Amino acid sequence: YHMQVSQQDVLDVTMCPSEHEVPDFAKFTFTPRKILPKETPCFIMKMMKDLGFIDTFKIKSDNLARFILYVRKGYRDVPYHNWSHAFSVAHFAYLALTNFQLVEKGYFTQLEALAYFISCLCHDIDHRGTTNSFQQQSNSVLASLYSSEGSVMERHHLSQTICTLNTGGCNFLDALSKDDYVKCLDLIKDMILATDLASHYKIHSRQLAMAQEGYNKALPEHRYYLASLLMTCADLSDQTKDWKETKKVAQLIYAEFFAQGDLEKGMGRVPANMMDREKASIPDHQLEFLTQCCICIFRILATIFPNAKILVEAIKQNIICWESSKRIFDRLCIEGKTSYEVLV
Ligand SMILES: COc1ccc(Cl)c(-c2nnc3c(C)nc4ccc(C(=O)NCC(C)C)cc4n23)c1
Ligand SMILES: [Mg+2]
Ligand SMILES: [Zn+2]
Repeated sequence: YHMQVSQQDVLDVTMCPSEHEVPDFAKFTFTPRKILPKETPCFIMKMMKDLGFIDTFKIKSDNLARFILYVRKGYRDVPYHNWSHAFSVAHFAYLALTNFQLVEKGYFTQLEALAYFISCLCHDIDHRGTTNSFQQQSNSVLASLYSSEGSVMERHHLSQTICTLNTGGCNFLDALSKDDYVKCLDLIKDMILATDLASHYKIHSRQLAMAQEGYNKALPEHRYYLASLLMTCADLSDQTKDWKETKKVAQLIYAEFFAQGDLEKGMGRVPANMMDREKASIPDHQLEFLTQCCICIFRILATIFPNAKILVEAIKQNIICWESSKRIFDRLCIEGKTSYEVLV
């Protein structure tokens, strides 16, 4: 189907505040969610220009603009897995590429860098705000399509990405050689599928081993583990920002989780505690997620890239904040308030 691009869309792509209006845009402390939604398409173009993609891959602006607008339209209006999540994940890719000098230092080729940035932007297209296990349980169309291979949602995000590239006037990669085009789509497939947290857990120990024995650019599996790690870090990058931001994002995530729990209850199923607004303890669950999952991933990143240490420090700060909010939460629970009211 052909979604139309409106006049307002075209304006959105051309209206970029200039450099000095957005200081610190290229710093890890910058919070991309503060960029106005209507300015985000233009910032994507700016980041891709800064990263040298436009020149290296002879990208035509109108094709790129149309692609970005279609990708934005491809995201749904759900609390967390929406366009502003996609934009913030793509912004982290920009930060990683520039601050770790991934291409300059040979960790990524320019093509891998392009695939990384585009995969981040597209990695959750058409997300419905429900988990892979919910797809199985609800016998969704996506489960019937992809459940035999696993990573149901991620396979759908990948297919939506390819479809958008094949939509008339959106293929900004059409100047690539045949080999580069095939290689790029292959990289996008690996990178988007790597955003399934379940897949991350399967390779986490090998990523840790890779970091400890020393990253070897010549090893294809090291390159794959690094690309996967960088995808997961980008997907979780909200957790490396200040407490105000982290707390706001947690509310969005639990709004999605609790909505899924309500759906599951409506289907006569018992939702997991973290999806059940009556049972969830947000601070406890977040402390578990940050200490057992998030901080481990960013520690591996910091082993390979020393200047990623500030990201680990930021997560430590957020852990401290969750611990203090847990104390308040526990006291309020004694007074009979639910977790949700506490967070709000
Ligand atoms: C990298 O891929 C994803 C995919 C989806 C999500 Cl929501 C996230 C994500 N991004 N930020 C967070 C935060 C702050 N807490 C989380 C707590 C639990 C879970 C989770 O998925 N637990 C497994 C269960 C659903 C089977 C995910 C969380 N998360 C990352
Ligand atoms: Mg995802
Ligand atoms: Zn995501």
